Amino acid sequence: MSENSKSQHASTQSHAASAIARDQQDAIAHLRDHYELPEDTIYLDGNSLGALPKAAKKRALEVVETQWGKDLITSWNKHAWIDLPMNVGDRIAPLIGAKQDVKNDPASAQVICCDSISVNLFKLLCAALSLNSDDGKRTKILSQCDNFPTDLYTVEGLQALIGSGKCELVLCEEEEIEQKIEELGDSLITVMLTHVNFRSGYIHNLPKITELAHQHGALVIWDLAHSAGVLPVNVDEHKVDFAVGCGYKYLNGGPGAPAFVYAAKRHHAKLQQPLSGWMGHAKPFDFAVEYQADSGIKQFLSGTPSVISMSVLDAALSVFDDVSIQQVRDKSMALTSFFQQAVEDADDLKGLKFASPALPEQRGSQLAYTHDKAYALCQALISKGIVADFRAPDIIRFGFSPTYLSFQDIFQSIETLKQVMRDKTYELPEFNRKQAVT
Ligand SMILES: Cc1ncc(COP(=O)(O)O)c(C=O)c1O
Ligand SMILES: Nc1c(O)cccc1C(=O)C[C@H](N)C(=O)O
Repeated sequence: MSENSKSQHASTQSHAASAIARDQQDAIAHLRDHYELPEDTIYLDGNSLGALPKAAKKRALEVVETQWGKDLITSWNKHAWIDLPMNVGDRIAPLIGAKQDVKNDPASAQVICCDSISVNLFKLLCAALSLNSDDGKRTKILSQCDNFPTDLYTVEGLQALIGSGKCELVLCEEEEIEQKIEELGDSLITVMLTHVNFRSGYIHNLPKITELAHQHGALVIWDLAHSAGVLPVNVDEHKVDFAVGCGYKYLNGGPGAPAFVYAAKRHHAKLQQPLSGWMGHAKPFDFAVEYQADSGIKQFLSGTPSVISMSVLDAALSVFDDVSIQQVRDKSMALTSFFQQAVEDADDLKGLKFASPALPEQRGSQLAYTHDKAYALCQALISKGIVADFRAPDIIRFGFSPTYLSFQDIFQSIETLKQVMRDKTYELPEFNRKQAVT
C-alpha cells in the first residue's frame, strides 16, 4: 500500500469511528423512530420533500377511512376539520418563535396554515403594499437575485395587476442587501427575502436586516421554506412583520402539504389581503353577501382547507413535540460539518467544488457542490440508494434532516460517493438522460 493509500485508509477509519461515537452521543437520535424510512436508502433530500413520519401515515388512513369514509360531513365538527388551519398554525408557531395560544386566546394567533408559499406570498405582498405605500411615495420591493424563482414570479404577477410603477422589484446579491436597504431608504415598501438560500444554504442575518429595514420604515417578509423545522428563527423576538414557510420540507407534511403564514399581531387590524374568500370572513357561516374580513390571522384564509393534507401535516408535527429547535439546529450543524470534512479529506472527491458558506453557523441544513456532471452524478448516487438532488446548472445538493439522519448515514453516503467518483459511474448513458423533475 502506498503512503497515500495508507493515509486515506486511516482517514476513512477515523471517520467511521467518529460516526459511531457521535451517534452514541446524539441527544435526538431517538427521533428517527418516528419515521418510516425505506431500507437501503439514505435520504439526503428532506430539504425538498421530507420523509414520512409514522404518525402521518396513521393519520392519513384514519382521515380517509374513518373521518371521511364513515363520519362524512359531521367531521367538520366531530374531528375539528374546521379548526385545522388554526390548530396546525399553533403547532408551527413555537418552531419559528411566534408566541400564541390558540386554545385559550384565539385572538393571539399569528400563524395559520393554508395554501402554498406562492399564494401566501402574494397575499403578504399586497398586505405590505396596503400598509406601507405611504400614499404612493414608497414603490420598491427589495429581494435577492438568487431567490427561489416563485418568490420573484409573485412580484411579477402583482406588477401585471397594478403596474410596475407601484411595486418595482429591485434585486441584488445576497451580501449586498444591507447596503441596498440604506441606498433605497424611504422608497422601500418591503424587503422580501428567503432566509436560507435554496441552492447554497447561505443564511441571511435576519435580526440585522429586519432592524435595518425598520429603521428605513420598510416592512420585511421572510420566506422560511428552508428554515422552519431546522433552525431557530425567533420571528417575535426580532420583530419580523411577515413570513411564509413550507409544510413539505423539514416539517414532513408530505407532497403538496399546505404552507403557513405568519403576520405579527400588531399589523392585523390594518392590513388587507386580496384573496378574500369565505373562510377568511369574520362569520363564514352567516353566508353574508358582503365580505367582512376576520380581525385576526384567519383573514389570511381564502377557501376550504385541504383537509387530508393538513391533517397529515398536523400529525407529522408531533415529531417536534419533545425536542427543542435548538437541539435540531445543533445536530444539523454537526451533520453538515461532518459531511464537509469527510469530503475534504477524501482524495476521490477532489472533483467536487464546495459551493456553500464555509462555516456551519452561516448556512442552513444543506451543502452544495459543483461538478460539471452534477446531474448524472446525482442520478448515479440515487441508483445506489443515496438520494440527493440536482439544481441547474451544475449543483449537487445534499440536505441533512437532523430528525432522521444519523452520522453513520453520512459516513455511508460519503463511501458511496467516493465509489461513484472513483468508478466514474456518472459517465454511464442511463444517468445522463434528463427527467422532468430534477
Ligand atoms: C425558498 C422557497 N420558496 C418557495 C418555494 C415554493 O413553495 P410553494 O410550492 O409552496 O409555492 C420553495 C420550494 O418549492 C422554496 O424553496
Ligand atoms: N416542491 C417541489 C416539487 O413539487 C417538485 C420538486 C421539487 C420541489 C421543491 O420543493 C424544490 C425546492 N423548493 C428546492 O429547494 O429546490
